Amino acid sequence: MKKVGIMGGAFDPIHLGHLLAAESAREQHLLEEVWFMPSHIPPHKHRAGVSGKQRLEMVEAAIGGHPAFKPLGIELKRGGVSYTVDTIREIREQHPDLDLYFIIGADMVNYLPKWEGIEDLTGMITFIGLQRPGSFLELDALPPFIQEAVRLAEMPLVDISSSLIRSRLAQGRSVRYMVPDSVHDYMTRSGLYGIQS
Ligand SMILES: Nc1ncnc2c1ncn2[C@@H]1O[C@H](COP(=O)(O)OP(=O)(O)OP(=O)(O)O)[C@@H](O)[C@H]1O
Ligand SMILES: O=C(O)c1ccc[n+]([C@@H]2O[C@H](COP(=O)([O-])O)[C@@H](O)[C@H]2O)c1
Repeated sequence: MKKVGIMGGAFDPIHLGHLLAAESAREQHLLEEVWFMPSHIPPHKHRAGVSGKQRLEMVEAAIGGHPAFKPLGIELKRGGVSYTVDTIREIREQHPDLDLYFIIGADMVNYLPKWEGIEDLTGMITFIGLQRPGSFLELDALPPFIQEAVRLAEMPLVDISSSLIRSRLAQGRSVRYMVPDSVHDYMTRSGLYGIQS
């Protein structure tokens, strides 16, 4: 079965932490493709400030050069709150032949017990968890049925978040090299987050 990773997120904006997490998971778990999927309304945090179309276009700009990375607009198309369990059901209906992996940082691994329909989700996908500064990934603290559904991948720790980028731009500070140049160009062209070039 073809192994496909899904990297879900608000991507408000996409940054090097997301890209390195996806690439590390792809390499270490032999994923044939990784699909980058911006959420419409994230289940548990602020509504994205930038439109879904622009967040998807930044994703496309970021992953354009990678042969295994693809954008996926399924949650933006569906609208509403983007519960992963609904999305995975939809993807499995369209592609029953795929072995699906969902890539998440430590903050999200620790939050898994609170995900909508987590019992069903653990039966449909495998999670790939990565450490992230500020959140310690502790598998032992999770219920056994979730632990069994999580594999780990390693990456050089990257202390970058979308909120850090938004807050630096709001203060007129540089975010060069925290996002790919293509995303920096997109934000500058579209005047996002109050960026000054
Ligand atoms: N620096 C990072 N290292 C590892 N994983 C990350 C990193 N940044 C984000 N992720 C993971 O990527 C996924 C999507 O994250 P998201 O788009 O919400 O970005 P974020 O940087 O956490 O955003 P915000 O700062 O707005 O909360 C989540 O699973 C998150 O844990
Ligand atoms: O379905 C849920 O209950 C759920 C709860 C928290 C996060 N998620 C998904 O996990 C991914 C990363 O979440 P976030 O909030 O860090 O962007 C994104 O695809 C979210 O839709 C999903």
